[in-house]
Parts: sequence; structure tokens; C-alpha cells
Amino acid sequence: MAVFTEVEFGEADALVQRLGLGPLRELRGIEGGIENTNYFATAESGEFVLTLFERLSAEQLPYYLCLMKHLAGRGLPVPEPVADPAIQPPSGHALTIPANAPCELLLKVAGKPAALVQRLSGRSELAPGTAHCTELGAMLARMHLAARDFPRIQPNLRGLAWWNDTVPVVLPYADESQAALLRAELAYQNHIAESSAYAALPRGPVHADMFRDNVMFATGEHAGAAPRLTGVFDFYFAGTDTWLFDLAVCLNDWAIDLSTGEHDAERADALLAAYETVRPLNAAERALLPAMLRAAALRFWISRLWDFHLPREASMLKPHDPAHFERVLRERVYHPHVMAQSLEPLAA
Ligand SMILES: Nc1ncnc2c1ncn2[C@@H]1O[C@H](COP(=O)(O)OP(=O)(O)O)[C@@H](O)[C@H]1O
Ligand SMILES: N[C@@H](CCOP(=O)(O)O)C(=O)O
Repeated sequence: MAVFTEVEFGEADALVQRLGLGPLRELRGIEGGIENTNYFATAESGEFVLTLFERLSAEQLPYYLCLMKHLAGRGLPVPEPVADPAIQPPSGHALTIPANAPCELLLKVAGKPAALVQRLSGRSELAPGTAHCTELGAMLARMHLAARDFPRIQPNLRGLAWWNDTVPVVLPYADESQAALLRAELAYQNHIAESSAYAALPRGPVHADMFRDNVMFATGEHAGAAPRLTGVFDFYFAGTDTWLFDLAVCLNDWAIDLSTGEHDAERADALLAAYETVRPLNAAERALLPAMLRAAALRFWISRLWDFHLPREASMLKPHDPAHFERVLRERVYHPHVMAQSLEPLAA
């Protein structure tokens, strides 16, 4: 469970009343999550999630919150943040908004930057089948397209620069074989990032952490009904990056056997085919998919090593297992062609 900062009921009540949502009825710390403090907040006018940001700064947050609002406005199942009526949204032409321009969605609670977002319905499916992967793949592609005209730009803060900074920090905790793999993979990813094929990849705002536990499906529908995706949350690792990296993050979580780290071809096929019904991959993306699957595995191996060996204080905390992404990375390095048969031949 992760509540790094305790919030007084009275302070949360004053906030929801100021935002015009009526009195607060209940405030409950949320289990799960490792980055931020989260509470379910039930107010007279509805159900919300109150998030206090523990690592991200007030300069970085407008990008995430405005992206959520942008996507919700385009009909994507994303929690819409509640605006503070006391803050003027930036004016001017949408294309000119700097990433850190003042944002009416950014609040302050217990001295920390915070947001209050709509609570989504549904439940995460931690053992997804092909039908869940189909829903996910189509939604991911729709999200990429819907974010194309989002007017702020902010790099993926857990991208290559962060990997280069953080690998030396975690190396002292790695054994010889792990250290060799971390160094070799980092060198490989730096090499890929300098290639012309990489420069040709389409990019835009991406979620970059769309794991099983950050997606919800409808509950209570009749037995045998096809799964229906009802929400995606936790946009706080989002950033401007390649769409292919985002797809690779999903494949490495939704289409992997969690006990072995092995590729699951059926689920991968379903996810990729659904993605391509909305947005077919181009030739550069097809060529670099194996490299991006490795990049996505490396990214989460590093962050898990970092969280595991350099933990923060928390009154409720459940760390993720770094060894899982070490296994996934080894699988991706040893079996680079597993996705080849999932890619439909390019139309002539
Ligand atoms: N908008 C939302 N609607 C419903 N539940 C949410 C929402 N946001 C977060 N949650 C719940 O809170 C938990 C932790 O949120 P998460 O964003 O993953 O935390 P962290 O940012 O710390 O990783 C999720 O597993 C989910 O149960
Ligand atoms: N999904 C990442 C870490 C972030 O955790 P989340 O609970 O915020 O999704 C991982 O599994 O390492």
C-alpha cells in the first residue's frame, strides 16, 4: 500500500468544497501504487481520487494533468482532473503552451502538489486473456492518435537520459552477470537511439506505464460477455516518446508469462493485431520492435532496482520485484524474433 503523506480529513473536505463538489463524506488511503500518495475521496457530487505527488514537481505536473483532460475530452476512458476555479487556464493559441505553463488542474494538499481526478469504474484484470489484450491494443492506438494535437511537450522523464543516470546508481547492488547485462543493454540502447531508423519512428505523448494494474475493465456484466475496457489511469510516467516504446511496454506486461518472463504469442498477437486495426505500424516500427521490447524491459528493470535498493519512507508500501524484468530482458535479448510472425506483411 502506498500512502507516503497523511492527509487530514478536514483539509480534504475544505478542498472538495472549494472545488464545488459538496462536502466530503469519506477519505480512504488506497492500496497499491508505488509512486504517489492516493486516496479515494467520496464527496456529495461523486467519487474521486486524490493524488499527492511525491516525486514529480509542480513544473512537471501540468503536462500529465492537461494530457488526461485532453484525452478525456476526446472520449478516451481517462480520469478527468477537476479544475480549480481560482486559477486561470493559460490563454493563447494551443500550439504555443509551454509544458510547465500554469495549470488550473494542479492543486496543493498537505504542502505537496496534488490533483483530484474522477474515479473510474471497473476492476483491473491481473490475468488477462486475448480478449483483454484486444481491447487494450485498440485503445492504445486510439490514445496515440487522440494525443497527436496535444499542445504541450515534455520528454519521458524515465527515458534514456534517466537510464544513463540511474544505471551507475544501481550497479553496486547487481551481481557480475546482472551488471554485465545492464552495461551491455544500456550501450545497445544508446546506439539504437542514435540511429536514423530510431529518428524515423512516429512519436507523441505516450502513457509509458500501461500495465495490467493501470487499466480497468467493466465488472458485473453477464457471464460470457466480452471484456470491456472502462479506464486507464496513472499518467504520471507519461511523456513525449515513440509510440513503439509505449506499445513495447504493453507487450512486455500484457503478453508475458509472469512466472517465467516468457513471451505469450497468443496475447501478443491479439494486442498487436488490435493496435494495427486502428494504426498500422510503419516499416521503421516493424524493424525496431525487438529493440524497443528490450528498451521497455530495461526501463522497468532499472526503476525496480532503484525502488528496491533505494526505497523511500512510506506508511504503506509494496515494492515490485526487479528480477521479473531481468528475466523479461534476457528473454527479449535471446529471442529477438518472437514477434516476427505477429506482424502482418506490409501492404505493397
Ligand atoms: N482514477 C482512478 N479511478 C479508480 N481507481 C484509481 C484511479 N486512480 C488510481 N486508482 C486506484 O489507486 C491505485 C493506485 O494508483 P496508481 O496510480 O497506480 O498509484 P501510483 O501512482 O502510486 O503508482 C490503483 O491501483 C487503483 O486501484
Ligand atoms: N508499473 C511499474 C511501476 C509503476 O508502478 P504503478 O503501480 O504506478 O504502475 C512496474 O511495474 O515496475
